[in-house]
Amino acid sequence: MSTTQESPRVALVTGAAQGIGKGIALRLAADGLDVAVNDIGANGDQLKALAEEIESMGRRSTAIEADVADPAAVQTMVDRVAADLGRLDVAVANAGIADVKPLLETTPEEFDHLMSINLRGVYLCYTAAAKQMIKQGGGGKIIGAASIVAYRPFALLGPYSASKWAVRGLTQAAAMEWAQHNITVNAYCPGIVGTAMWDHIDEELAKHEGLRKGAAIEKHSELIHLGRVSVPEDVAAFVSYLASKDSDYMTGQSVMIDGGIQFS
Ligand SMILES: NC(=O)C1=CN([C@@H]2O[C@H](COP(=O)(O)OP(=O)(O)OC[C@H]3O[C@@H](n4cnc5c(N)ncnc54)[C@H](O)[C@@H]3O)[C@@H](O)[C@H]2O)C=CC1
Ligand SMILES: CC(=O)C(C)=O
Repeated sequence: MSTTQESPRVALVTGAAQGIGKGIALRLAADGLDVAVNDIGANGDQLKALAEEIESMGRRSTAIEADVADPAAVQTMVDRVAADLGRLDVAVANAGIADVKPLLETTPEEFDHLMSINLRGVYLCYTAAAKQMIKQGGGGKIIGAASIVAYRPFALLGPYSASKWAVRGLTQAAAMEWAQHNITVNAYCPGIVGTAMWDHIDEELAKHEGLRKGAAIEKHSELIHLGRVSVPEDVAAFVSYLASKDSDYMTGQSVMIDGGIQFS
């Protein structure tokens, strides 16, 4: 009797050169998926090193430099995943940036730039991934980066909070439209994760609030009931579930994974 071995599922993670995206890419590889990783060209060396690390785990990988705010680049990225790894089963729209500024000092250009990555970038990745999944058949898992600020904004992170709130809405709409294709769409809402993004937020909040470096993250961390700042692996463990069959009956949800800061 001959046995046929199923080929591994294929994931794409954007903004994967560091932080939460890197943690997600490594977790999905450990789960047995082949993983394409994306980031901007400036992080190309880190991205290639990550792809090599994934390959050293016995999985296939491909490193794709692309700006998620650019529609043509996102389409080319998804086409490359399909060409290099054969298909796309799990898309994680993780790339994002944070600006710390009072609303009254934020320029329209700064607002648009942040939205072009945090909201339009997620929309472009969601739709390009969905088109590929529909074309190949068999459903899929689309996953986006929201935040606890999608439920309760942080002052001085107004446009950032609005972008994450909008990701929550987009995730619900996409879930409704693509359920007929057996594609689930969910988002993760981290709290305070000790990455380069929070180094930046801490530094900028310190300037605005007259605090020493490190004091802002300490102050916000007092809100965490589980008593410690999050690490990327906390978020990656939840994304692993969203990417797995175990979450097949869940769609349109944006779920807090924040150590107990915010309750919906
Ligand atoms: N760190 C935290 O506490 C939280 C983070 N998040 C979200 O999680 C996601 C990941 O955050 P972190 O790992 O902390 O941030 P990070 O700043 O450490 O990493 C973000 C990555 O995205 C990449 N990126 C930025 N713009 C891009 C673009 N246009 N195209 C492709 N890649 C781009 C960056 O180069 C970087 O490698 C973001 O969407 C963030 O908003 C949400 C809640 C809390
Ligand atoms: C960066 C971010 O989303 C928070 C809530 O800290």
